[in-house]
Amino acid sequence: MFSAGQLFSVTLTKPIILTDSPPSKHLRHTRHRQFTTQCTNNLHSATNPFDPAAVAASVKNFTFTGPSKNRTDLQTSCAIISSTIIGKQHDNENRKGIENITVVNAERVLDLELSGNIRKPLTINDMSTSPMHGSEIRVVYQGVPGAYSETAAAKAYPNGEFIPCEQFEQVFQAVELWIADRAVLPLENSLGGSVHRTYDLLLRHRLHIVGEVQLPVRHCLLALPGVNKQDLNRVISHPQALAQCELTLTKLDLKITRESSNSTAGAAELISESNLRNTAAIGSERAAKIYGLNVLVEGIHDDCNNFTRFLMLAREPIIPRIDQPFRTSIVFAHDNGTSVLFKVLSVFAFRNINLTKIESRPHRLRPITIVGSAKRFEYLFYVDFDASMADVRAQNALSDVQEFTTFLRVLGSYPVDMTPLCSSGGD
Ligand SMILES: O=C(O)C(=O)C[C@]1(C(=O)O)C=C[C@@H](O)C=C1
Repeated sequence: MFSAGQLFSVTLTKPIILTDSPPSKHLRHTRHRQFTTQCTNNLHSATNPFDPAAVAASVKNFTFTGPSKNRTDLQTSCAIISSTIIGKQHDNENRKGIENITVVNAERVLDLELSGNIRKPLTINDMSTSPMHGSEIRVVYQGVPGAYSETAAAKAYPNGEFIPCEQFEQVFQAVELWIADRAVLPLENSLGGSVHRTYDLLLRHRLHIVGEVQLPVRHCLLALPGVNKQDLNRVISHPQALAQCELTLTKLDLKITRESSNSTAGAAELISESNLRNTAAIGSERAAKIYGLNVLVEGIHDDCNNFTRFLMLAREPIIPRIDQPFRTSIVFAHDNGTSVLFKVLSVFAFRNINLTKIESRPHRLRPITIVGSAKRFEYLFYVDFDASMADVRAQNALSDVQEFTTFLRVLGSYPVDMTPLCSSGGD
């Protein structure tokens, strides 16, 4: 059984060997200086999307000057940071090899983590409280200004400073390297389903889920001023946005090919930057304003209940509470004993704990087990349930889950987003 002080003890029962220690004060300051110099020149990264004056200023600057060179610098700097880290992880893998790793038990998890593929969560011992640099919280998101992720970040942290990042992996690394204090990433959409990249990276990195935001997503068809629907032969957007508008696009009966891009706003930016008169983007009204595009068709998502659930990640977990609705996210693996999955799920049912999501992902370290001449696929199971880790029922349930599984990690226990359905817009 868990006590309040052991809330995240599932993976923390063993002594922790740090693979990377907290950055020195000097290094932290250097990283912040490099990054902020680039960010302050990048109007968009510091724009609060909920502040009309700031948005207007950024729209004006962006529309007439095109994308700032500093954004490229900033992304290059993100990429350099990533390649250094990935290089380091590969070194670790090569040195240690992954062939010895059989299971992912809380007892043996350190072996796995040292392989560089699944990292243990950061703990209070790893670093002191953030942010270190002043009052404003720096929030990193994947995409460019005008992306829904940026709106989600602003909903979660209205006074934050928002940092765009090209790749998902860089978003995690920006927080781990103290360049940002929080990361905001999409996890699932009510029409398009799960964002698998986020699930996979949650386990490979050491951050904790500290919150969630559910954002209504209103997609529009965007094109350059003067362009009509008949001029189009291509539509570009994030694959999730294309999936969420699939039926409507077909119904519109346009002679267009569909192509994916890194983000909805990135697609709008490309059209604006390259003056693409035969191409439309799927994105928000806000992205249209930022990149000087017209809204050709409004509300092209296939169902009006189009919501994306975003996670907020931090270096440290928050203290779970029981005086407000909390959700807990876990991931586990088992060695395929008889009805293990059923047993694991029933520990929640017996305690009247509502499961809200279950997702399985390939077990990348042991994708297949050979049983005789048959191949059995191996999975990691991600489960969300409606209870706080401060709730004794949840602690007992996880105690039982541990009995049946070979690996268990609590990804976070965090407040449920209770904002009324109509109170915030994704554009
Ligand atoms: O491209 C964007 O604007 C994003 O913020 C990414 C993203 C996603 O990955 O799901 C976020 C919300 C929408 O569901 C569509 C795209």
